[in-house]
Amino acid sequence: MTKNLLKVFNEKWNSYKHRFIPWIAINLRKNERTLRKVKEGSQDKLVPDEKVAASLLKLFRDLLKNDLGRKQTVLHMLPEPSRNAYQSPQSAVMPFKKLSRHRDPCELMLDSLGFCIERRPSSLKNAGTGVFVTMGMVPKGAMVAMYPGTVYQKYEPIFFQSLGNPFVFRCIDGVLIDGNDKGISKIVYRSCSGRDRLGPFSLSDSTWLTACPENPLAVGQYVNNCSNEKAANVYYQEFDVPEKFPLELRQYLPNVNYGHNTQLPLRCVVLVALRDIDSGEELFSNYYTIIH
Ligand SMILES: C[S@@+](CC[C@H](N)C(=O)[O-])C[C@H]1O[C@@H](n2cnc3c(N)ncnc32)[C@H](O)[C@@H]1O
Repeated sequence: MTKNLLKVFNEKWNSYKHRFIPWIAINLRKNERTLRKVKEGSQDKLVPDEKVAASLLKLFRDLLKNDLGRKQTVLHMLPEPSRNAYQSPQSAVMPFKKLSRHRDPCELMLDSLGFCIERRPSSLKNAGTGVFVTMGMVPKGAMVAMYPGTVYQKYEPIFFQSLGNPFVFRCIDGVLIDGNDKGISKIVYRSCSGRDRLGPFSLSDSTWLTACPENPLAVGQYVNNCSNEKAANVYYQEFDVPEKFPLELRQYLPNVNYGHNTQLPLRCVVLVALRDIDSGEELFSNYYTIIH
């Protein structure tokens, strides 16, 4: 009898794939209506990877063009056709200083993607910081944010980093992403990011660990959970960076592998809009996913 009960409990627990580890145990019963269910073996993707890649490439190219003054060393290492894609004939001969026109990333994001997101105090009581659309409008199906952090494969050690850490995100396939911008998590990210370079090319962005991320999408770890009153307006989708992703744009990717010799593509997680989201609205995701 006890054995049977244990078996049933085990099966139920194993089929339950929560997105955030410490959050579930306390809040599951309060929030049954906000569970998201996906079919076994499904990749849980509502928009194709090509669409995600196209938005990332557009924003990252605009970010690089906006920062030519500081990125000259990297640009000079590129083959001429790639270099020309970022600079106009005049900018190629302009003095270094005159190129640094550096626009505000939020303003640039508005021009590039049609909206801007920022961290603000949440509209929910006692929910800390949240993420808001502060300008423009996010159309349904658009990528609206990225979940930054260190990527751990299932077999890699994360015990100390995960203690009391509400930012450990679990992908559908069990890969974990630690998006905490403080303490040991921050040290680990910085160290892995500094390690993984290709000559002058940085392969990941560390500025999401500060108050002013260079890539303004990289605040997805601050998106709060939906509730019975506030329905989810975004959902998480895994995105593996394709091999052909341009080397010079990888510096804006806010993820890095914990293991240094992994042959696997870099795992990113993006948040995609479930409906049109207007300026002034807070983003809410769903922390619970049941695989059935
Ligand atoms: C991934 S973090 C989100 C960012 C968090 N709001 C912050 O300021 O650090 C998850 C934590 O946010 C809080 N949180 C998320 N959704 C919430 C909600 N609907 N109501 C209350 N607190 C929430 C919980 O403390 C949870 O452990």
